[in-house]
Amino acid sequence: MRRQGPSDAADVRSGGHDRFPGAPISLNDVTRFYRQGGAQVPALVDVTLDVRAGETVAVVGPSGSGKSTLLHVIGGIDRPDSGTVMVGGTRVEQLSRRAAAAFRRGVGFVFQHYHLLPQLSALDNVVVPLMPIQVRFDRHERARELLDAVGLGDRASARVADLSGGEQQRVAIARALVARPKLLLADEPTGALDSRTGDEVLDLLAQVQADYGMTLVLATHEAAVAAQCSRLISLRDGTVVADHALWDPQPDETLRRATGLG
Ligand SMILES: Nc1ncnc2c1ncn2[C@@H]1O[C@H](COP(=O)(O)OP(=O)(O)OP(=O)(O)O)[C@@H](O)[C@H]1O
Repeated sequence: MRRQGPSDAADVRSGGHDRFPGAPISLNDVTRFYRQGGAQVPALVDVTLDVRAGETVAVVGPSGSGKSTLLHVIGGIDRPDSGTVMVGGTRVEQLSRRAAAAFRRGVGFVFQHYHLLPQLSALDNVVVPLMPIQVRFDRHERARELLDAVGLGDRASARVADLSGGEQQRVAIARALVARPKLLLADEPTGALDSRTGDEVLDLLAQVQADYGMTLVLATHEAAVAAQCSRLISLRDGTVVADHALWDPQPDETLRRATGLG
């Protein structure tokens, strides 16, 4: 991702982390239907695509075009009706329920509405994904490092319910990184934020992606958000209608022409 400029967040590597090797993604003929009343609604139809390790991909398209479903299928939250989903050598769609849960622990998820536990502290929210697993490091120490990295070191003990939206999304990003994921999936990560706070969160995502090197797939309605990624995939009615590298020096204009996004 592009880094927009100086950020007030500390360098994510300041805690002594290694880079995470990004996971490649390969989808082949992926189809997912949902039942709505008596009808079958196609959310994804014959989607075939490959994402290289460490690539940053924006998934754009109108509401209902399948962006979230695509992220859910890649992240093992949802299972396709047909087709194959390979992430970093794992056949995701074939995993048992238990194996899928273990797989998901190795994926970082960032959602539009944060999905934090509001009554817990910022620190405890970041620690939560590590609770079910045995680790050989201090969970709270790692969580503190990550809160420092997202610029919230001084709010670690604050209740999430008392934090602003931008701060909550920073906590969510720290939580997404705590298991050192090879893949970060961000679904409208700035969609609930005002534009200035959204820019800061986007810059933070760019920073952590650059510092850690994981693969990033980001769903968005906003051209300016998509323009931060190195590749743009456009969905319409569950199918890929455009897929290209963003290399133009004026990507916003390119995006507007290519996708009609404002
Ligand atoms: N759990 C579900 N049950 C029934 N239908 C669903 C479900 N999830 C998604 N759909 C349908 O699948 C289609 C794709 O939805 P999806 O949420 O993936 O699109 P989207 O591009 O992410 O939309 P938005 O931008 O509004 O979030 C839509 O027609 C939606 O109504």
